[in-house]
Amino acid sequence: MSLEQTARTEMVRLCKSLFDRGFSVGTAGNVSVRLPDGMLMTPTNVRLGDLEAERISKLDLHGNHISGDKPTKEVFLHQACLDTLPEAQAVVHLHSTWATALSCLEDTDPDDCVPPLTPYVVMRVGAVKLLPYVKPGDPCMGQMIRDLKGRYGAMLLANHGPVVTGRTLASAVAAAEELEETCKLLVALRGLPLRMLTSAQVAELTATFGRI
Ligand SMILES: O=C(O)[C@@H](O)C(=O)COP(=O)(O)O
Ligand SMILES: [Zn+2]
Repeated sequence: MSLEQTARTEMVRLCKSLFDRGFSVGTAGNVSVRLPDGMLMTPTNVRLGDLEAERISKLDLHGNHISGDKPTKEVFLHQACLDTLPEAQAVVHLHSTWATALSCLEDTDPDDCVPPLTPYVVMRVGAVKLLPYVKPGDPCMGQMIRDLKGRYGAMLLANHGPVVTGRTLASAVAAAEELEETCKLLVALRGLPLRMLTSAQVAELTATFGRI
């Protein structure tokens, strides 16, 4: 099977897995995968559980739509992530409940909106940037992500939901799942005195594992 065909098959499988387990409902969310000659993106207004491999949108390296159904309205967001994070091969955007809940809270630190609560969120997700609200599909979001210059592999879009990148689609999906569970803990524990990992503990994890 060609690399592109394998990527299409993997997108169908993992998007269905996210949908079947409730990480995406309705037609919320979108996913992209880097190819040597462009990008695959989920079509707009499609349920992640209903993707068809041959209808997945293909864009060239400049972001022009070249085949498949009309791409997600978040083309600019996906392209900006892939352009500024050369090691990222895939991007997952969801409206998963707890990460979206955290994205609506007033008093989160925009530069570290998912603090290091557990080792696995440090290893899988790393620091998370909160980006200001713009309407879905606004090209401004692409520019805001470009302005981060690749410093964050994961972001929360205020009042909207998470965006997570990964070295493979499977690792981007695993990171999106870990982020969701951590946001659930953070919301559940809100108001209680919290013990976060120290910066020395975070540094030890980063030195030992990097971002897996
Ligand atoms: O929130 C939105 O409208 C988009 O970010 C989204 O999640 C689904 O849009 P499409 O991928 O264009 O269906
Ligand atoms: Zn969205």
